[in-house]
Amino acid sequence: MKQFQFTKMHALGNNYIYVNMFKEQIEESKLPQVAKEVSNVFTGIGSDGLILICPSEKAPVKMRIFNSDGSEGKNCGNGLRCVAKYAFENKLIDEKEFSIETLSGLVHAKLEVKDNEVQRVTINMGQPKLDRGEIPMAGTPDEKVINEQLEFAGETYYATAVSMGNPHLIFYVDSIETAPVLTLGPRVEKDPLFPESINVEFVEVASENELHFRVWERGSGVTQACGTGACAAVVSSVLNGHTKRGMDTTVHLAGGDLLINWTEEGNVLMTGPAEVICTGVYFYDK
Ligand SMILES: N[C@H](CCC[C@H](N)C(=O)O)C(=O)O
Repeated sequence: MKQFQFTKMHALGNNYIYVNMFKEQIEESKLPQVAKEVSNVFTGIGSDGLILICPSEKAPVKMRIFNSDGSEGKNCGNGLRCVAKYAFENKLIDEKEFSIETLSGLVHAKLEVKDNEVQRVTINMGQPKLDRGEIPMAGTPDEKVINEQLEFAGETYYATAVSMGNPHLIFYVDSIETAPVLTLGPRVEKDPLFPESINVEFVEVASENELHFRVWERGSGVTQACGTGACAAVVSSVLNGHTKRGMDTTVHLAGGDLLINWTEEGNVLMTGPAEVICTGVYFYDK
């Protein structure tokens, strides 16, 4: 039987099992299975997935994220805020501004610290990608998908595709309460249009700087919040003329609010909380 120390953290209810790979070892080939097992609320710990905090040659730390179905994601906004908090509070770094490596490149974290505790984190998530070839999505590679007519399960919808290093498809709804998260979400997630599958977001525009938001995540299903999804929703809303570039936009997710700004310079800034729930030891390979 093997074991590792873990820290369970959440950001607006989007919760993951975090493992400090500076100290722990988990066999690479076992990671998808371990991610599935720890995520299981009945036989594991219960979470939206597994996040590894790893050494890096390009930054003080590297983040790897695995969804609850064992698939490896390429970015995780809520995860990045928790990784930044963990790294500072566990003395992997003693700066309040630093880079974090992800599978989609480097991002930059800025911590708000009080009494040596991280209260809030701003992540510069970099520039969104909009071409079909970058999402990735079938069709002409350098074509953008903004309020495009698409067909899913025999029905016609209008949607916008944005990559924040991971793929997102955004639908606008009149009322977030009745958004078809559980019906349309899974249908779109695995549609052959998306060679790497896709995260699916539903947005109700409240004002020119306020959105309501729900998500069906690739590989995890419904989560309380999705940081990269909220960033993608703000980029999509600017492109569709609902919100303004360079303006702080409040995104109301099921688990709470994020402040997102797609700046004039082109980067997307995401600000929000990160919390520690508990620590423990997980036993596997029983
Ligand atoms: N919850 C995460 C997104 C996970 C993305 C993952 N579902 C994938 O892209 O496969 C966030 O806060 O950005």
